Order: sequence, then C-alpha cells, then structure tokens
Amino acid sequence: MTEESAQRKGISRRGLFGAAGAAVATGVAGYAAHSVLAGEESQAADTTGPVEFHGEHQAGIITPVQDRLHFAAFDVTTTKRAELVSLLKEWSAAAALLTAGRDIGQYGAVNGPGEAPPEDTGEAVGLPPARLTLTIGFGPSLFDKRFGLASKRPQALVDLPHFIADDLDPNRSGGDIAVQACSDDPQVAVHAIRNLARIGFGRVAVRYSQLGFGRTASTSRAQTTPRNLFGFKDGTNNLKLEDTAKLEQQLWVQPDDGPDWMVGGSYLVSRRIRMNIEIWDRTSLGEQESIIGRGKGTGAPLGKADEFDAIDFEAKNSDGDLKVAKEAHIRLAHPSFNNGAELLRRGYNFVDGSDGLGRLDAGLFFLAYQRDPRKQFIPVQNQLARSDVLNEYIVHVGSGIFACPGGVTAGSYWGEKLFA
Ligand SMILES: C=CC1=C(C)c2cc3[nH]c(cc4nc(cc5[nH]c(cc1n2)c(C)c5CCC(=O)O)C(CCC(=O)O)=C4C)c(C)c3C=C
Ligand SMILES: [Fe+2]
Repeated sequence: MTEESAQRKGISRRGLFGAAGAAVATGVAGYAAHSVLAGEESQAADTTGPVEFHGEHQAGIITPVQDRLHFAAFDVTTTKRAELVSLLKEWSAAAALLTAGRDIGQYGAVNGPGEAPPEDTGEAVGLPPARLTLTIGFGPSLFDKRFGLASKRPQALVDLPHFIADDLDPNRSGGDIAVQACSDDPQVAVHAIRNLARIGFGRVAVRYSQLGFGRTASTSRAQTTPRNLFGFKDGTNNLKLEDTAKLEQQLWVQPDDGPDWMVGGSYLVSRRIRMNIEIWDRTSLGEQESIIGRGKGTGAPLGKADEFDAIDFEAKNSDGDLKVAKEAHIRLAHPSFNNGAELLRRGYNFVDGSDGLGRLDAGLFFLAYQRDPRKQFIPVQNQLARSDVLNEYIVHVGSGIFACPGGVTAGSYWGEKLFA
C-alpha cells in the first residue's frame, strides 16, 4: 500500500512504520486513557510512536522530554467568546489527530478537491508521530474583560514580578494562549504549530514562537541527563514522573487549590534566557564547575563521585572553603534553601542565528511546570536573580506564565471546564 492510499483509507502515517502503527490505525478514539507510568516510561525508548492526547493530565508535562520543541504564544484577535470556544474545539480535534500521526481534516493534505487549499499543509506526510505532544496554557491576559473570564482567573496565575536584571522584550513575552509542541522530530513539531495557527486565522495570531533543539532536562529516570549549551548535565535533580507522590505535592493542582477548572492541571513558566556562551567559553573549567556546583564531566555534586549522589552543602575542602559555594547555582535553586519548592523543568537549547555583534543568539528556553508559581518559580527566581553567579553569563529576555488545565477526555475540548 502506498502512503497516499493508506491515508485515503484513514490509516495514519505511523501505520506505515511498523507494529505500533496497528494501534493507531484503529482510530484516535480507540485508545485507552493514557497510563501515567507504564505508558510514559515506554515512550522514552520509542521515539517514533504516538503519545495519547486524552487523559487525566495533559500530555507534554511529565511525558519523557522529547528532543525538539516548537512553542507558540498567541494573541486572541476575535472579541467573540463563541468564536474562541469554537477555535478551542477545532484545535482539540486537530490535536488528537496530529498527535496520533494523522493529517488534519476530513481529506488531509492530498485527498481533497483540487480547487481548494488542502486541509493539512502536508510537510508531515510520511513522518511518524514522533511522540508529538501538544499542551495548552492560558495566560493572565485572557482573563481580562473580553471573554467574561475575569472571575475564573486562578489566584496562582499572577503576573510575574520584575526580577533583578530582567531585560524582557515585550514582543517575546506574555500571550493569551500558549501551545507547547514537543516531538522527537522537529518537522512534526513545526507542522503541528503551523496547522494550529492556520486553523486559528482570524481568531488568533502568533505573538511569538520559539524553536528548541536538544532537551535540557529529563522527566523520567529512564532517560539519560542531557547537556545544556554551557556543556553541563542539566535536569539531574528534576521532578521525575516516577515520583508520583511528589508530583501531587509539587506539580498538579489539587482539588483544594481551586479553581475547579484547573484541578489536575499545572502552571507553566516560560523564560527565554540568553546565554553569553562566548564569555562562558573563556571561563576556566574550575570556575565553571564552581558556578554550577557540579563537575562538568560526571555531573556529580562537587565533592561527590556520581551524578545522582546527594549534595552535601556543608562539606569543606582542606582550605576550609565550602565545596559547593555559597552562591553556586545548585545551592540557591535547591529545595532545602527554597522552603521545599521544586519545579518540573523541561526546557530546550536554542540558537537563533547571531546578534549582529558577532555573538550567537543562543540560550535556554526555560520551561517549568508547578502547582503554584507564587510558592515555586517566583521565590526561587528571586533568590537566583539576587545572588546566582551564573547571572554574569545569562540574561532573561522573554517571559510567560500560563495556566494549563487538566487533561482532555474523549469528546471534550481544551478549556471546556473554563468556559462551562
Ligand atoms: C528559577 C529557576 C531556574 C532557572 C531560571 C534556571 C536557569 C538555569 N539553570 C542552568 C543550569 C543548571 N541548573 C541546574 C539545576 C537547577 N536549576 C534550577 C532552577 C533554575 N535554573 C533548579 C531547581 C535546579 C535543581 C537544583 C537542585 O535541586 O539540585 C543544573 C544542575 C543539574 C540539575 O540538577 O539539573 C544546571 C547545570 C542554566 C544554564 C540556566 C540558565 C540559562
Ligand atoms: Fe538551573
């Protein structure tokens, strides 16, 4: 069967890539609700298969981090609530198809009438789902007067304060709605955002978007720890999907937290952090390790041998100096110096060409999910902004905060409870 004839029969792109495709060919609605542990762990190994869109929580949060990102923040351009609701319904239907590795619409990319533009833009034809996840979040600005949502704004969805040394570009910050597309294939992630933007024409407009390559965190113990553009292992002490009790404490909004429409959801903070890699590259290895507080090779805390050894914040070297310096990044960010606060980090490296001054426009697109940013990202970032030596090498240039509701069940849509 050719690729085209398979699609005409409603078989997914993934269906042509082996046994796992057989499940997809039974149709999107045929999936069991997504299993948090067994399913998520096996996804870490298979980089081509689908990740279930429907479930208790949105996919793309604890899903083992994929290798590529396309993140888009949208401004809502329609002022009509009904049009926004229709868009969210259309987006949800499309997201279920896209994440299953299928073309969107009735006819997809190539089977529609020759007189009309194709329903699907086509650049993912022939590609497997590549673990595509699409995760939606609503920014504070969506809760203004336009759509009658002011009373539904979660208290935890605060406007982020100004942090010392922030140099935020308003054109790379904020947004009414964010969609995080993660996949192990960059073309699959880009195709998804492009098609959602296209569906949204006349109702939403892309405010800014960010491509990311190379995950800078792991969210499962089944994944190895990747490296950031400073060359350090990043994501060692991250919240992991296996820590189910901790996820309830630190990640998922609980029934008593309110509002009801956010239960099972999480808050996303995004920060575009420019890294002065040319300056970093002229810094000695010892200084680099002292700034982070970990060895560059092993990723072990200074004074320890292995990456996952516990950090000893009291240990001193023979000169009486702390092995993990007072202002080392891992000390200032650690839960024991932040009232127990933790984050689920799932950021990406970026290089967006150069800045016209001979320096790469490179850095970390920091993404962190949490139960309450007032108790987690904000105090941690305040402490980092005040004292972290890493600040000599980085600058925060973009920022966003989004309320990501709980998962979508079959037959429902993104944000249904918010608009109920
Ligand atoms: C506000 C939160 C954080 C920002 C912003 C941030 C930026 C940032 N981090 C690195 C590199 C590393 N960070 C590491 C650990 C780490 N970072 C944060 C938080 C923020 N980082 C936390 C909570 C932790 C874990 C601390 C702990 O509990 O031990 C590490 C070490 C490896 C690891 O555990 O992940 C590195 C390396 C950069 C380069 C950066 C901005 C560009
Ligand atoms: Fe960090």
